[in-house]
Amino acid sequence: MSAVLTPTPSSAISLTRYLIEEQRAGRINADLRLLIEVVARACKSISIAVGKGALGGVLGDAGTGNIQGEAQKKLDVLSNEILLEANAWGGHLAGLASEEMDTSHPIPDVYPRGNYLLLFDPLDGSSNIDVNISVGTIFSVLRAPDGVSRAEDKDFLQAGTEQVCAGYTTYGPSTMLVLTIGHGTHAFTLDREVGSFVLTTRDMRIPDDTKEFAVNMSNQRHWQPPMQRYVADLLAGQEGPRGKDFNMRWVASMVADVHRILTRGGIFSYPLDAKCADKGGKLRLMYEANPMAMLVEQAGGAASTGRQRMLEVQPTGLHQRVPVFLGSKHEVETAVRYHHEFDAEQP
Ligand SMILES: O=P(O)(O)OC[C@H]1O[C@](O)(COP(=O)(O)O)[C@@H](O)[C@@H]1O
Ligand SMILES: [Mg+2]
Ligand SMILES: [Mg+2]
Repeated sequence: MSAVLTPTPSSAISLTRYLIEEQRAGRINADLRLLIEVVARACKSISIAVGKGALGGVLGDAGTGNIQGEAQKKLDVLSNEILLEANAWGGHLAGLASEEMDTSHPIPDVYPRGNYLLLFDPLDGSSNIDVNISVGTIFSVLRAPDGVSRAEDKDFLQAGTEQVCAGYTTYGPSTMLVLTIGHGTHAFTLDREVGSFVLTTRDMRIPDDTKEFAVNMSNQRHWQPPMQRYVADLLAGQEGPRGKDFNMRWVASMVADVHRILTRGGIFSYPLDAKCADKGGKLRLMYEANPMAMLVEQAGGAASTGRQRMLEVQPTGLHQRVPVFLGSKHEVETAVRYHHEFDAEQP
């Protein structure tokens, strides 16, 4: 018997309807609703560009570098432009900041302004673009400080607890938008025929316990002692101190790894290692760690630097990097315990 393709039922809840209901319930205002709609629309355009692949001429290097010394892919640059153009004139922002731009982007004088700040990693998982593996967009929304209508870099330096919205889109076998406005984490799937995001999982829940971890094992020799000990114990499996066997997955696109964890649990980590110690870590606090931490906490999980709750880190720079541990609550707590035990032994 052949499988049947079922059309999206007309009773399905679109992103637009979900946001209108949240506004009616008093959980967001009209400005934030429209801001999220604009971001979602930009992500649809990025999804189309990603989907064209080699046919769209979007693969390969752009021949430029970003502020962090990383080579930019054509899709990094294109995605950044799409998000900038869509949001700059949206009327809801006092400023934008992106992983791909040196400094924050002021809204041009001729455009209307608003009270929100938008931060994004326009294309996450850049190393996977040319090999047709899932990539994504990550975003975070903050309020502009009182009286600020033209934000500068310093206005963005707010702890993750101040985020009013966070989300990501994953461009994989299907395009999904995963969103939180501080009332649970919800997943929407893009109905490509209709062109709208449809609510497919309300209230994602991350199980407290897991037997799956995600880390780039090739960095093992560069890790610090608590991480060495933590992963050694995971690998020891049933016979080791953890008393159970663990499985490992590493897509190398944070969006895809975090999406798996939101779907079936696990722990994701990008710890401090000797290669990135001078920078403070590999992943970016404002564009990657904080939005993912909010999404994960809203789904019942935990997120930490290994020594501090991620959302309580006070940022000191727009492009600040941090070590990251996030996912199933008990597993993150265990990883954090290894760090505290190590610190306590130090003279
Ligand atoms: O190549 P590595 O060391 O495995 O790092 C992979 C990590 O780097 C990232 O690709 C960094 O993000 P960008 O692609 O936005 O720079 C994460 O998505 C991913 O988790
Ligand atoms: Mg990234
Ligand atoms: Mg990126």
